[in-house]
Amino acid sequence: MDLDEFLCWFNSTGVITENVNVCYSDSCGFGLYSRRSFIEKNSLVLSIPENLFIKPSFENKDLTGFEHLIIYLLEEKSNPYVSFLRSIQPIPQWCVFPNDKYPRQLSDKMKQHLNKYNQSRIKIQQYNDDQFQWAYYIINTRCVHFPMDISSKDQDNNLCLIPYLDFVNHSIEPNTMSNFNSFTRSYEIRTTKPIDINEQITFLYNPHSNVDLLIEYGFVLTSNLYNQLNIEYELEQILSNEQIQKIKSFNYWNSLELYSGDNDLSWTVIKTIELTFNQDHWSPYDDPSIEDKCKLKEKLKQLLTDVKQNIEKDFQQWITNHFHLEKNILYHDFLTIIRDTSVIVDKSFIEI
Ligand SMILES: C[S@@+](CC[C@H](N)C(=O)[O-])C[C@H]1O[C@@H](n2cnc3c(N)ncnc32)[C@H](O)[C@@H]1O
Repeated sequence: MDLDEFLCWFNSTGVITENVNVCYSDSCGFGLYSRRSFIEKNSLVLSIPENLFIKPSFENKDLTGFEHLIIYLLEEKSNPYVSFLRSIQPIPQWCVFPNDKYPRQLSDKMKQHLNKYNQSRIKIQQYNDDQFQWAYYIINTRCVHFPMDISSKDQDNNLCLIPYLDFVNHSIEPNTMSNFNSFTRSYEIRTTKPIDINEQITFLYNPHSNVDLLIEYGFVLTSNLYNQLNIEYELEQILSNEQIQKIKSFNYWNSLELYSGDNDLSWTVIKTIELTFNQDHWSPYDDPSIEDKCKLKEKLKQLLTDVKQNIEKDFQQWITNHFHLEKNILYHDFLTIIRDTSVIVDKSFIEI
C-alpha cells in the first residue's frame, strides 16, 4: 500500500487533517508540514482519537507491551496503517554494518541496545530475522509513550502506535508539543510558536544526544544541546574496584557524563574524581576542602587530556565507508564537550 492509499483510508476515519500535509524529504523521510498560511501559537494542529491507537494486547504474560506490538505488526493483515508501514524501512544504518569499528562512546551503547533487542528476539522466534528486525524498529522509532491500564510502570509496557502522528519528525527546537488529552481521549499536537505555511511540524521526541539518536533512530543533528560524553572508561582506569563499588553504592556511577555549554560540572563527576585521592575523608555530600579542590582541578585537567586522546584514537580507528557525515559531527560534538568542560574546569574553584 502506498502513501495515497493510506491517507485515503486515514481521511475516511474522520480525523481532521486540513492543517497539515504529508511530504517526503531526503533528509528526514516523511514528515508533516503546515498547510495554513499562518498558525498561531497555542493552536490545535491535529487530534487523533484513542480508538485509532494500536495498543499492546497483553495476552501473553511473558511478553512486554513492546513485544506484543511486534507480534501484532507481523500478524495483522488487514489494517491499512500496518500495510503502509510495510513500505517503510526503519532499521538504523549502523545495524546493517555491525562490524564497523565504532568508537567506544557508540559501541558501549550499541551493545546495550543489542542486548535488549536480543532478549526480545529470543522470546519471539516464529519469524525470520528480517521480519523481526523490521517490526522491532518500526516500534522503536515510531511508538509513543502512553500509560496503559496495567500496574507495570515499565516503559516497554506503556506505549502504543498512533497512525499519522508518527509522521512527525524530531527537533530540539520544535514548534509543537504533543500530549494525550484525557477529556477528549485523543492525542493532540499543539503549536508552541507560530508556524508558517510549508513549515515542518516537529516535536522533541526526548532530550536525546546524537549518540542516542544515531543508535535508536539512525540520524544525528548538526547541532544538539543534549549531547553527552561518557567518561566511565577513563574513570575506571584511575579508580580501584573498591572505589568503583563505593561510587556505585551511592548511585553515582550511572551519571558520569560531561555536557557541552556553560554548565557546571556534575556533582557525581566531582565526587568520583575526588575519591581517587581522598579516600580517608571522602563523603558523598560534602564540598571538597580548599586543598582538595586544588588537587581536583589538576586531576580533572588530566582526565580531560586522557578523554581527548581516547576520542582522537577511537575516531582515527573508525574507518568507515558509510558514516562520514555522522563521524564528523560526532567527533566535533565530543571535542566541543571537552573544550567547554576545560573552560569550566579553568573557571571552577576560583577561590583557589
Ligand atoms: C516517528 S518517525 C517520523 C516519520 C518518518 N520520517 C517517516 O518517514 O515515516 C521517526 C523516524 O523519522 C526520521 N527522523 C525523525 N526526525 C528526524 C530528523 N530530525 N532528521 C532526520 N531524520 C529524522 C528517523 O528515521 C526516525 O527513525
